[in-house]
Amino acid sequence: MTDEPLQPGVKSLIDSLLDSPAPSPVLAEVGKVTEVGDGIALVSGLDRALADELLVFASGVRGMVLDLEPHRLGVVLLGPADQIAAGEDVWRTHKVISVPVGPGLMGRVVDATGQPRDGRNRIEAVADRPIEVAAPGILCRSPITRPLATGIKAIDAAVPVGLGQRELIIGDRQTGKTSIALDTILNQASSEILCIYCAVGQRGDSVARVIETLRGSGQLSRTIVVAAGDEDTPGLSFVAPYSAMTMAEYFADQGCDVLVVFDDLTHHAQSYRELSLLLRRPPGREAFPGDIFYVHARLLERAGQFSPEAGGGSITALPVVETQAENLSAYIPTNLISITDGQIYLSPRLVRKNQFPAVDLGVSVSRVGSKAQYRAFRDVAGNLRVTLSQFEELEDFARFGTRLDDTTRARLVRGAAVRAALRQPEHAPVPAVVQLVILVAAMEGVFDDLPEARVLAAMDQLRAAATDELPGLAKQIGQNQPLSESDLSAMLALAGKVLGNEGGGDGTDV
Ligand SMILES: Nc1ncnc2c1ncn2[C@@H]1O[C@H](COP(=O)(O)OP(=O)(O)OP(=O)(O)O)[C@@H](O)[C@H]1O
Repeated sequence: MTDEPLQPGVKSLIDSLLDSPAPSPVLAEVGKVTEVGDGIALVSGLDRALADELLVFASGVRGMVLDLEPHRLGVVLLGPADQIAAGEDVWRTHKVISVPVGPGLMGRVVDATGQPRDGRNRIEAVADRPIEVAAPGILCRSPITRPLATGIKAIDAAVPVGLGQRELIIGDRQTGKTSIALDTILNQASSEILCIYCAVGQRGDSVARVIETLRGSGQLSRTIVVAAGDEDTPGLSFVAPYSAMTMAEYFADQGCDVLVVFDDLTHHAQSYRELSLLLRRPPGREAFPGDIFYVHARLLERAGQFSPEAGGGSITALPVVETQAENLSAYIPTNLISITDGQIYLSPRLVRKNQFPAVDLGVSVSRVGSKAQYRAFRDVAGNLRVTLSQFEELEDFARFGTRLDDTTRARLVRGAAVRAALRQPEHAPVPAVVQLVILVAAMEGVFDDLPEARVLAAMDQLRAAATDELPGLAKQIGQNQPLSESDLSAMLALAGKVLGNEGGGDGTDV
């Protein structure tokens, strides 16, 4: 403790943090920086500081208390370390780190502390909320029964996601993980679901590309982008997912459905490892600290479908994790696989075959989503996985030039057609009714023996035709009704008609 007066800049910063005009005497609680590292500082003289408390350095940089040790605090810096010097004063704020929440954040790009990053005016917040809160208990939760439409055929049909679910997107680098998450956000344009995209440790250009895509589609106005890029301090990367979750919780408390994407938690774990090693915590497996599981579990436990008494809202979490050389059993991927309710695995093998989206249905699973899936999908795509896995097995076998009987050949043809039907360009989510027409056509053999280019062209045409010619069906699917025989034949007839036109034929039904 010292009697030196507070510097004016620091005083006003502390005042604004405390929202009170006059500094209280406790603010005189001041410590000294004993050591500064890359992204951390060690502070002495603040023995009464609390875990997660926000501290303010004389240079104006802020920090969060991570380690409480006798006579020494380990502080994570939320600003540049090069502005801090050993011996500098540090003040307590008596507040845990909080972010602004409220509808004013919609359409904005903010940093991990909720400050604008888009060059626009300050955020009109309803309140400030601490970024760390305990996850809601079991009595505040309800079963997951409503589907979250991703607009991606392979996912909606075979790995369905429900509102309130935590579904991991996992795969090697450049397998299309961000595209899957982004397409899911784009597909919410026609729904009431609010979206949050939290970029952790991503390159600036890839975050800019995501923002541009959201802006171009008009979906940015219903999305909050929380960006902690690779140029930010590891402290900001560590805090960003908790901030995004806190913003989501505000809307869920109002009864809204919120989708949060964490892109990606590999970088998040690496930032935490960096901070922990600098703070000289004992390293564990792969040099990660022992509590890395808890770091991710306490974040993802905050997602869920909440009971009507707790507001009735939901938070669906789509965390992304990167694997190396398809190693699903590495430390962070296995942790996240066990925390989440399923995973969408993107395979580099499929990427090499240019099969996008590269969802490997053999390894992907959704543990609760099938209960939320529309009945129509269950009726049509119930054996999609089996058809595809049998096909892939046979395809490998047929590569040896073996002579095949007619049944096997027919299976190969059908499998190839179904796989072609699951192809989809990025940023082009497909409505449920169009997905169903395509799947029915592929599973019933309408696309058999057609060249892939023709299937792709036919799928484009089906998009327009299905919306115009099957107007009642979309409503029926939305009401979770099963498909009748006449619905199925109408869908098949439409697919046949489109193929007839597309091939320049007479439009005869199949
Ligand atoms: N459905 C698709 N159709 C065609 N190309 C696609 C599709 N999805 C993704 N791609 C392409 O694959 C590449 C990787 O996509 P993306 O950046 O989404 O992958 P990622 O796994 O998130 O990458 P990173 O490892 O860099 O995070 C991009 O060039 C993208 O254009």
